Amino acid sequence: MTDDPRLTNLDGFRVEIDPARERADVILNRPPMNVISMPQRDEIRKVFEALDEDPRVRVIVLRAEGEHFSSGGYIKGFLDASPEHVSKLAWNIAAPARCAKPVIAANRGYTFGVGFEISLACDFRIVSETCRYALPEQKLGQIPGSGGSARLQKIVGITRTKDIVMRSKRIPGRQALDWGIATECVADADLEKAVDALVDELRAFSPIAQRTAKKLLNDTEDSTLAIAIELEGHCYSRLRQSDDFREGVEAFHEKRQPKFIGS
Ligand SMILES: CC(C)(COP(=O)([O-])OP(=O)(O)OC[C@H]1O[C@@H](n2cnc3c(N)ncnc32)[C@H](O)[C@@H]1OP(=O)(O)O)[C@@H](O)C(=O)NCCC(=O)NCCSC(=O)/C=C/C[N+](C)(C)C
Repeated sequence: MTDDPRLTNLDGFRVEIDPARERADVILNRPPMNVISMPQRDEIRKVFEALDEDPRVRVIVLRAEGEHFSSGGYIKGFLDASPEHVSKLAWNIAAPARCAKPVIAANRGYTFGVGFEISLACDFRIVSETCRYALPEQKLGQIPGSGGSARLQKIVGITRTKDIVMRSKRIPGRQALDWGIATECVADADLEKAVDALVDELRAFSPIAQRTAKKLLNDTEDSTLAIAIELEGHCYSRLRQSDDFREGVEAFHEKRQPKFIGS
C-alpha cells in the first residue's frame, strides 16, 4: 500500500490509506486497552510527518480498535524510560497539531493519560457516549507530561482543569461536548459514521485554505488580539492570490460546486 518505511512495521498501531477518499487512518491496535509505549510515541510522530508529506492524503483520522481508545502510557515500562524518550514526550505527542492537514480523533471508552493528550493535539474530537476522558497521572505520583494540562486549560479554564488533573476526575463524552473538549458526541454505534461524514466535509474544502486556517489558529492561540488580527490579514492577502480563492468565488457566481486544486 505504501513504500514509506515510516508507515509500516509499526509497534502497537497501523496506518491505512484510502486514496479514493484521500484519507489516512492511524489505528491503535493493542486492544483491549491500547496502551502506548515510549518507542511508539516516536513512531507516531514519524507517521504524522510521513502523512503530512503524502499527496494521497487530505484528512487524517486517529482511532483505535476495540471498545477503548487507550488507557494511556504503558505504566509497567515507565521506570525503564530513557532520559532521551522522556525529553521528547510532549514533542512527539504534539505531532497531530504540527501536521498541516486536518486531524480527527475518534474517541470511545477509556481515553486516559497520553491517549487523551494526543487526542487534545488533534483538530477535532468526535466522541461516543462511552468515552471517558481522564488525566489520572496524580494516582501514579506524576503529572501529565505530554501537553495535557496545558492544552486542556486553554479549552476549559483553570477551575475545571484542576478538577480533572488534581482529582484525576473522569469526563464522560456528553460532558466533554458541553465543556467544549469534544467537537461532537454521538451514540457509540454512530461513531464511525460521524467520523466519515466529517472526513468528507473537510476534504471538500480547499487544501490551501484549510492549511492556512489551521496554522493561523494554532500560531495565534497565545498571541494578543492585535497580533492575531495582523497575522489574519497577512494570511487573507496571501490566499487572495490563490487559484482556489478564484475558483471558490467563480463557483459561487456560477452556482456550482468548486473544484479546488490546492494552490
Ligand atoms: C480504569 C482502567 C483503565 C481499566 O480498569 P479495569 O478494571 O476495566 O481493567 P484492569 O485495571 O483490570 O485492566 C486490564 C489490564 O490492563 C492493564 N492496564 C490497563 N491500563 C494500563 C496501562 N496504562 N499501562 C499498563 N497496563 C495497563 C491492567 O494492568 C490489567 O492488566 P492485568 O490483567 O492485570 O495483567 C485501569 O486499568 C486503569 O486505571 N489503568 C491505568 C490508567 C492510567 O493511569 N493511565 C494513565 C497512564 S500515564 C500516561 O498515560 C501518560 C504519562 C505521561 N508521562 C509518561 C509523562 C508520565
